[in-house]
Amino acid sequence: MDVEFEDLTYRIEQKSLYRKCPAKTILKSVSGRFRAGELSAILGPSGAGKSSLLNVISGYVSNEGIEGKLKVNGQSRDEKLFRKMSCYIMQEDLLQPLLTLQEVMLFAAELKLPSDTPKKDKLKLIHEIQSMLGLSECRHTRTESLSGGQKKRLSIAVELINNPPVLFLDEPTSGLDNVSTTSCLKLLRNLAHQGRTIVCTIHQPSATLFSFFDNVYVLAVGQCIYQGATEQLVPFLSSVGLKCPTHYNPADYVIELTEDEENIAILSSATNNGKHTRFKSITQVPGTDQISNGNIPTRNLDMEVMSHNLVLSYMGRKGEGKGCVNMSVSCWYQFLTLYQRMTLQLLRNKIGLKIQFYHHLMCGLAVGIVFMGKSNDGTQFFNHMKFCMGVILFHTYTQCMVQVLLFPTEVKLLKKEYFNQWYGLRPYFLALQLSKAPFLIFFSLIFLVLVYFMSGLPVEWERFTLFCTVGILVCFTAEGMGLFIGSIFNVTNGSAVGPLTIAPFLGLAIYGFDFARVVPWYMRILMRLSFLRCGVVSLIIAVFGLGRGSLSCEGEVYCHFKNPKTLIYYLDLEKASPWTEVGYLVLMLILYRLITYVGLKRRLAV
Ligand SMILES: Nc1ncnc2c1ncn2[C@@H]1O[C@H](COP(=O)(O)OP(=O)(O)OP(=O)(O)O)[C@@H](O)[C@H]1O
Repeated sequence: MDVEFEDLTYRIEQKSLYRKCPAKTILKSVSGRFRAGELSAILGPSGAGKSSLLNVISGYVSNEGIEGKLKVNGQSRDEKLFRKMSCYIMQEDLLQPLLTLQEVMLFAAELKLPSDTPKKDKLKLIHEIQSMLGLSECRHTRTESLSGGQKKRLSIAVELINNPPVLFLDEPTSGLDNVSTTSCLKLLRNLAHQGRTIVCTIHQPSATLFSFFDNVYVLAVGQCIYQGATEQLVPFLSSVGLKCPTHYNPADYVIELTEDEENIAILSSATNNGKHTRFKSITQVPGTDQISNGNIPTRNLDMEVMSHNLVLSYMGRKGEGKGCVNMSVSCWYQFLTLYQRMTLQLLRNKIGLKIQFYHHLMCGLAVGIVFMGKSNDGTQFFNHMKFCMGVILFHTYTQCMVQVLLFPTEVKLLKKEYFNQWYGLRPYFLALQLSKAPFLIFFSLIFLVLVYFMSGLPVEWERFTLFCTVGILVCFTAEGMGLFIGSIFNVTNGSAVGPLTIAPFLGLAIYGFDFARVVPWYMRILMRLSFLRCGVVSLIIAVFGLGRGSLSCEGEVYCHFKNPKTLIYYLDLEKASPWTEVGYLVLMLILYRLITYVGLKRRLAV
C-alpha cells in the first residue's frame, strides 16, 4: 500500500491564559509518498515537524487543524479501514512489565486474531514471528527484564501478529546502542522488503545506518526539502549547487544545510515541497511490482500463516465486535482476554500486593489501637466522630491516590493498543473495573474487620454488614475519583490535584457536626455532593443507629450521649436512612466511572 499526502498543512492552536495566540503552523503544505516494499525515513533537525508528520499521516492525530489530502494507492483513504491496515509503534516501548514475552504475544494474538483461530495456529504464528525477530531465546523472560533492543523488537512483534501492511514507527532507534540500532533497522528493512510500507522518524543516523533506508523524506521548519531514494540525495543536492563533501555523511550534511533559511528555500522549491517524485531509486525493491498495483501482498511474504491471517483480519468478519473497534474478536472475548491479562498482571505484582496488604493491616491495627474499646463509651462524642471520619478518610486517600499514581501509565498503554485496534474502550473499561474489584474488597476488609472488632462495636450481623458495605463503597467511589484524575493528569500534576480535590469534600463531610440542626439549606445541598459525607453519615448510623443499646458512662454524673439516639438526634440524623446514603454512594461510584469513561473516550478520539 502506498501512503500519500498532498498539500498537508497542520496548525496547532496555542492557548494562553493571558492573550490570544496565533495558531502555529507545523507542516506547511507538504506533499509526499511512501511506497510499499520500502523502508522510508523522515529526517530533519529537531523541531522540523517529523513526529507531527508521522502522527498526521498515521491518523494518530486527527483534528480540525489538519488540511490537505491523505491517500492510499492514489485514492482518498477511508480512515477506519486504514486504521485496520496500519499500526503505530511509539518511541516509548509500552508493554506489560510483569508478563513474559510469550504471554504478551499470546494475549496480543487472542485480541488481534479471530477468536476461532485454533490455539496451535496462534502459537505457531507467535513462534514464527519470534524466530524472525530473534526473540525466541527470551520468550520466557519478563518484559521488564528485556534489553532496550529486545523491547523494541517485541513492540514490533506484537503488531506483526495481524500482519498490517503499513507500519509507522516514531524514532525506533532512540535509546538503542549501535549494535541494536543496526539490527533494528535491518529487521525493518527486511519486513519492508517483504512488501510492507514502513515509515519511521529518525534522528541524525550515521552514514551506514542511513544507507539502510530505501527512501528518505527530509523536513525543515515544516517544509519538505527532499523526498526520494536515499542514494539520490547527494546527486540531488549537487544539482542545486550544494555539493556534499566527499566522505561526509549525507544525512549530517542535509541537516546542516537546514541551518540556513536560504538553503531551505532553494531545496523546498526544487522538490516543489514534496510534489516532485523524480528522485526514484535506480534499483527496484524485490517483490514490490505487485504491490504498486494496489494489491495487498500475500505470496511474497515469508510466512504462509501470516498471509492467511492477513486475509482473515482485513477481509472483515461482519457482526463480530461491533462497536468494539476490532472486527475479528467479539466484545465479550475482548473483555475476557483483557480481564485475564489484567488479573495476571495484578497477581504478578507481588511487591505491590505485599505493600497493600501491610498498609491495610498496619493502618487497621493503628486505628484499632487508638480507638480500642472506645465505641462503647458514651462520654467520648468527639472520639466517635474521629473514628468514623478516620475510617472514611483512610479509604478515600488510599484508593484515590493509588489510581492517581498508577492510571496515567495505564492510559498510555491503552492509547497505544486502542489506536492499533486491539480492542474497544467498553470491554477495556469493564475489565479494568472488575479485575481490580476483588483485590480492593479483600484489602478493605482487612482494615474494616480489624477496626470494627478492636473498637469494640457490637457483634451484630446487620451492623457489621452495613459497616463493611459503607467502607467498601467509599473505596470504590474514591477509586473512581482517582481513575478520573489519573485519566486527565500525569502523575506529577495528579499527585497535587488528588489531595486538593479531596480537601473540599472533607470540609463538607465534617461541616456542621456541632450545629447540625441549624445548618443552612444551601450548605445541606452542597454537603450532599460530598461522598465522604455520605460515608461518614452512614458509618455513624452503622455505629450508633440500628437500635443500638445504651453506651457505658462509667464514673460520670451526667452522660449526655448515654443513649445513642441522643447522638443521632444531635447530629440531625434521626430521619436519615443508612440505605439511602448507601444509594447515594452507589450513584457517585457510577458517576465517577461514567465521567472517567467519557473523558477517556474524548482522549482516545484525538
Ligand atoms: N501541542 C503543541 N503545541 C505547540 N507547539 C507544538 C505542539 N506540538 C508540537 N509543537 C511544535 O511543532 C514543532 C514540530 O514538532 P515535532 O515534535 O513534530 O518535531 P520533531 O521534528 O519531531 O522534533 P524532535 O526531533 O526534536 O522530536 C516544534 O517546534 C514543536 O515545538
